[in-house]
Amino acid sequence: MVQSSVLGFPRMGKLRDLKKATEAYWGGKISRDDLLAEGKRLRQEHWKIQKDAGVDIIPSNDFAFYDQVLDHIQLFGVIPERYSKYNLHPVDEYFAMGRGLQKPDEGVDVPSLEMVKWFDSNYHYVKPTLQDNQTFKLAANPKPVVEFLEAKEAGVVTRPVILGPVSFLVLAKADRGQSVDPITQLDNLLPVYVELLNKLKAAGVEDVQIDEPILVFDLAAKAKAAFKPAYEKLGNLGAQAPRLTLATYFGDIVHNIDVLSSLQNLHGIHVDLVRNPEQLDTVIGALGPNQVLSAGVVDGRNIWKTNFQAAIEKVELAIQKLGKDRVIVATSSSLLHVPHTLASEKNLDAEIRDWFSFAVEKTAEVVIIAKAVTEGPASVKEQLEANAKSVQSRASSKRTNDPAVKARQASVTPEQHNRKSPFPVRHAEQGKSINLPLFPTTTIGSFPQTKEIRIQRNKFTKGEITPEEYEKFIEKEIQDVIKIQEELDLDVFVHGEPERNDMVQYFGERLTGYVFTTHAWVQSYGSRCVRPPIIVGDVSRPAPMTVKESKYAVSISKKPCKGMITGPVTCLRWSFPRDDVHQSVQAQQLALALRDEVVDLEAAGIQVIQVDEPALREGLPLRAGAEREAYLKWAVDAFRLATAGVTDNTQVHSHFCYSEFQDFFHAIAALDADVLSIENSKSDAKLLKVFIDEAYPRHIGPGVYDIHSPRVPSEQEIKDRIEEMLQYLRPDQLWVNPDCGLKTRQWPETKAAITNMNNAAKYFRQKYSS
Ligand SMILES: CN1c2c(nc(N)[nH]c2=O)NC[C@@H]1CNc1ccc(C(=O)N[C@@H](CCC(=O)N[C@@H](CCC(=O)N[C@@H](CCC(=O)O)C(=O)O)C(=O)O)C(=O)O)cc1
Ligand SMILES: N[C@@H](CCS)C(=O)O
Ligand SMILES: [Zn+2]
Repeated sequence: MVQSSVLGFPRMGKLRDLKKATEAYWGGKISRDDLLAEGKRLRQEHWKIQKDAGVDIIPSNDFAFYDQVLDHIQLFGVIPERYSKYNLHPVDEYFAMGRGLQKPDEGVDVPSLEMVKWFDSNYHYVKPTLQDNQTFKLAANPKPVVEFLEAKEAGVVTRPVILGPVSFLVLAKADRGQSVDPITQLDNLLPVYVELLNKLKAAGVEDVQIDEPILVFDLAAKAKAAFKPAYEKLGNLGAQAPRLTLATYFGDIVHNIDVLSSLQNLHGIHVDLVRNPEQLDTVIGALGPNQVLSAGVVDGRNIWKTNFQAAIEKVELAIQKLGKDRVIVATSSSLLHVPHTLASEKNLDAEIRDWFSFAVEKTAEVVIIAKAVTEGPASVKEQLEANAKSVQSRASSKRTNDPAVKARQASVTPEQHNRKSPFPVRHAEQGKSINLPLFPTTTIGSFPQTKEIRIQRNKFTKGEITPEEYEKFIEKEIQDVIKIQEELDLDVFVHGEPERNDMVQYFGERLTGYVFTTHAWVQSYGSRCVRPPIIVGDVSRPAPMTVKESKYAVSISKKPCKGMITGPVTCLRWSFPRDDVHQSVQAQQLALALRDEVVDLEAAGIQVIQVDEPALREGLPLRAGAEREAYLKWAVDAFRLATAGVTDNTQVHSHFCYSEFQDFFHAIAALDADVLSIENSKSDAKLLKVFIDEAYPRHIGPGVYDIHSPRVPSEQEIKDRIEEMLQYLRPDQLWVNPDCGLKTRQWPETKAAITNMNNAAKYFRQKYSS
C-alpha cells in the first residue's frame, strides 16, 4: 500500500489564532498558561484535520511558537550566556532569543539572535549562534517527545519532525567575536541526537522525519563529509531508536547523490519532485535495497491545485521500480508556506477559486493520489475527473492571457534598461536640487502601522467608511508622519506607507492579472504573517498606484521625501506566482507596470524614488551555475526596466533587508541604483568589505539598528556601528538608516531609536566636516 504523508502543517491556525495569542502574551494580556493552552489547541486541531483527511503519516513537532529552528536552539541548549544569565522562564528565554527583550526596571536588555531567510522562501528562521567552547545539552522535557505524547493521547500517531544535525550546524554561525566553525561541533552534538532518538523511541515513536534540507545546496567538503559519521551513528541505533526518514526539499540532491550511500541504514529518503522531478531516477538508483522513497508531488510552496494526472504518473514511475510498499506520496515540503484553508475565501471568483489548493486541501490531495496508485484510478474516479476539469479550465481560460501585455513585452528594447547618464553625472545633477548633508539620515518607508490605521482600513474594506473618509484619514496620518520626521530632524522623509496593508499585497490589489484573498495568511517570521496576492494572468497597471499619497507627502514636506514602490522581483517573489509561465516573463510584466509608476511619480514632482527589492536575494537559485546566472540576468533587467525611465535628476534608491550580498554583489551593483539601503545591524560589518574590494562608487546605507525587535539601541551602540562601517565605506558614500521599515514597531520605541540614530549621524557629520 502506498502511504500518504504531510511534511509539516501551517501553525498559525484558521484565523491567525497563534499570532493573536503570542502577541497577547507579549502584551501582557494573557498568561503563559493561556498561551501554552492555545498552542496545544492548535496542534490538536491540525492533527485532527490531517487525520480526518485520511493522511497516513502525520507530522508532530512541526509546531513552533516562534520558529522551528529556534525550538532546536533551545532543545539542544545552544543558548548564549547573554540570555541564560537572566534565568528567565524557558518560554520567555525562547522569545528573548527570537525578538530581544528590554526590561529596564529589571535590568534586562538583550537583542534578538539573527534571523535570516529559510532557503529561498519568505519564511525567516533564527540562526543558531555558537560559542568557541560550545556545549550541547538536551532539554529536560524534549519538545518532540512532549508533542508526540500529546498527539498520542489525542488518538493520533504522528511522525515527529526534527532538523538534522548537519543542517542545524550548516545553518548556524559563530557568535560575534567567536571563531568556531559550526560543522566542527558535530561530534559534540551527535550524543544529544542519540539521547533524543532514544527518548522518542521510549515514548513509543516508530518513525522520525529528520530534515536535512541543506543537501540541496552546493556543500563545502566538510559539511558533505559530515553526513557519513552523523548517519552511521544515528542510522545504526537499532531497536533503541525510531526509523529515520531523511527529508530534503526546495531543490534536487543529484549533485550530492554520493551522500546517499552513507544513508542506507535510514528507513527512507524524501525528495521534492515538484521543484525537481528529473531527480527521480537518480535518487531511486541510489536508494538502498529496502529503502523507501517519499515522493514530494504536492507543492508545499504554491497554491495551485495539484495536477493529479501528472502527479500520479510521477508516483507510478517510482512504484514500477520500487513497488507499492516502498513509495510514499507526500507534500514536496512542509505546508508552512501555504495558507491554512481555501474554505475561508468567500470572495474569490468561482472560476479562479477552482484552480487553488491551500494546506487543508493539499492534505486531501496526498490522500487521493495515494489511493489512486494503491487501489487504482477507479477508486477516486470522481476526484480525478473534477481535478482534470479544473486543470483544463485554467489551461484554456481567457483570464490568464492579455495580448496587449504580450505586445508591450515584445517591444521592449535594450536601451529601456539604461539610465540616461552614468552615476557621476547623475549625482552632480541630483546635487543641484536635492540638498543633503554628509551622513544623510532616512528611514526605509513604513512607519508604525498602528491599531488605529488597521481598524480604519478594515472599516474601509468592509464599506463602513467611505473612500473620502478613508482618504482623509490617510492624509492626516501622512501629515503626522511628516511632522514627526521634521521634529526628529531626518534628512530625507518618507510618507510612512499608512495606506498599505503590505508592500506586495497593496500592489497586487491594484494590478490586473492578480487576485487577492481575505484570509490566506502565511507566516513570515515569529507572529508576523503576509497574505501573498496570487498572479493568475498577464499583469498590467490600469492606473497609478502610489502617486496620490506620495505627491501629497512631498507637497507638505520641507525636505526631500521619497516616493516608495515595491520592485518587480519582490512583487513576484512575495506573491504566489503562476506556474504556467516562466518567472522572467512575469517579472518583466511587473517591471513594465512599475516603470509607468516610476515615470508618473517623477512627473508628479517626486525627486527621490525608492524601489524596494528585498526579495532579490531570496530568489537566487540555491546552487551556483547556469540557472543562477539566468536568474540574475532577468531579475536585474526587471529592476533596470522598472527604474530607468527617469531623468538624471531623479535619485533612485533601492532597499534590501538581508545581509548576505557577498555572493551576489555584482547583481546589486548592476542595478545601478543611486543609493542602496541594506540590512547590516546584526551582521559583522566586515561583510561590507566587498564594497571596497569592488570599488563600489555609489551611495550605501547599511542598517544601523535592527527593526525586528522593540529594543531601543543606544546612541553609543549606533556610533560604534557607524565607526565599524567607516572601516569599509567612504564617509561621503555612507547614509544612516535602520535595517528595514518600521511598520511593526510602536511609536515610542521608534522615536527613541531614530533620535539616537540621528544624534549618532550628527556626531559623524561634525567629525568629518571639520
Ligand atoms: C519586509 N517584509 C515583508 C515580507 N513579505 C511581505 N509580503 N511583506 C513584507 O513587508 N518579507 C520579509 C519582511 C518581513 N516580514 C514582515 C511580514 C509581515 C509583517 C506584518 O506586519 N504583517 C502584518 C499583516 C500586514 C497586513 O496585511 N495587514 C492588513 C490586515 C491587518 C489585520 O490584521 N486586520 C485585522 C482587523 C483590523 C484590526 O482590528 O486590527 C483583521 O483582518 O483581522 C492591514 O494592515 O490592512 C501582521 O500583522 O502580521 C511585517 C514584516
Ligand atoms: N518600504 C518598505 C520596505 C520593507 S522591506 C518598508 O519600509 O516597510
Ligand atoms: Zn526591508
